[in-house]
Amino acid sequence: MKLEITADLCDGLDLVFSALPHKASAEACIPLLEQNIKVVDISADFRLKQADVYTQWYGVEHPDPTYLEEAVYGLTELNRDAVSDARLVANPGCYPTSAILALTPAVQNGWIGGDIIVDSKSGVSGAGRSLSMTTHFSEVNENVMAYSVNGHRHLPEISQELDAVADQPVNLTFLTHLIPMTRGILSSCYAPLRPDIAQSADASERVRQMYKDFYADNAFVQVTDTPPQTKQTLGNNYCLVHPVVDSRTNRLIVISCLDNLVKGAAGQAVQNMNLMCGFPEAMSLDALAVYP
Ligand SMILES: NC(=O)C1=CN([C@@H]2O[C@H](COP(=O)(O)OP(=O)(O)OC[C@H]3O[C@@H](n4cnc5c(N)ncnc54)[C@H](OP(=O)(O)O)[C@@H]3O)[C@@H](O)[C@H]2O)C=CC1
Ligand SMILES: CC(=O)N[C@@H](CCC(=O)OP(=O)(O)O)C(=O)O
Repeated sequence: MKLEITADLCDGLDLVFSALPHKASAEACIPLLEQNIKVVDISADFRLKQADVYTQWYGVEHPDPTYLEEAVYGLTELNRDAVSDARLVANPGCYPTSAILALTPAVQNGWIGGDIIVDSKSGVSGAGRSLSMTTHFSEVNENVMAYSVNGHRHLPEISQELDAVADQPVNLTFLTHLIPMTRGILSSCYAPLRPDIAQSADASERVRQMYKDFYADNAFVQVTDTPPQTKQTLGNNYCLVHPVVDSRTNRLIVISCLDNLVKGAAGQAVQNMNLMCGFPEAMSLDALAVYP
């Protein structure tokens, strides 16, 4: 059933979260924006800055591209000030949150360049509740599969954000896998590292310290000393990031993980709402992981 946004629905609203499918979400958000109601959109409708790129990857015309420029990409840690002032926040995709948080410190510092590979694994809830042959229990259980091998729709989103940080186009390969797990994303990222850094004494320690400094004031991004596991983020709003140097190949490896439904979606949406409404950023987001 199509959701009609009528004036009486909007009375007294400060902010609306939209978690509708792509296109339906923009169609629902635009009447709210026209009434100056703040919106956090959890779909992909306002994440890409260029309408033609949106059409290329989502296969539909954008309902109103004039909002694309205004929308703030809601990766809170990287865009905190802009989110605080925003009327429209495009909440990032679950895969892009894990990849962009893993790579931004090294890209921004100019420490990595050349071919970047992001290899991600997701639990099944990332696909939503609709049934398909690939998300049916008997298909997913005891199975691992790569999908969207010719290009996942989150690739332009990750590229857009890393290009902006690098101030030039990055060369990105992004590959997704479905694994027999309910929640969670684990991304393994690989990139050529500047040889002087890769060959320096205690290279991993040096890179890890740079990451720790970068995220020092960001409670929800933790730079870990050992490779993180999805269970450590189950049900919480953390993204765990572990950079390590392979000095043999002069390559940076960054492992990151998060809960696709929390830091990858609803948790980050609440984090953004807190800023947009002037609340403490971590309000209601202090849950610990359900562990083990
Ligand atoms: N799952 C994840 O990990 C993440 C999801 N997202 C995005 O968040 C949004 C929601 O995802 P998710 O909850 O997983 O998806 P689901 O498919 O599980 O849920 C979508 C919901 O939207 C409803 N719906 C569909 N079309 C319309 C419409 N035209 N008007 C009103 N309601 C409609 C559906 O109703 P009904 O059940 O009746 O069909 C359903 O309740 C999507 O845009 C998704 O891409 C973002 C980040 C991560
Ligand atoms: C496992 C799985 O199918 N994952 C989804 C991505 C998760 C998601 O919902 O992406 P948005 O944030 O862009 O909506 C997919 O690959 O399409």
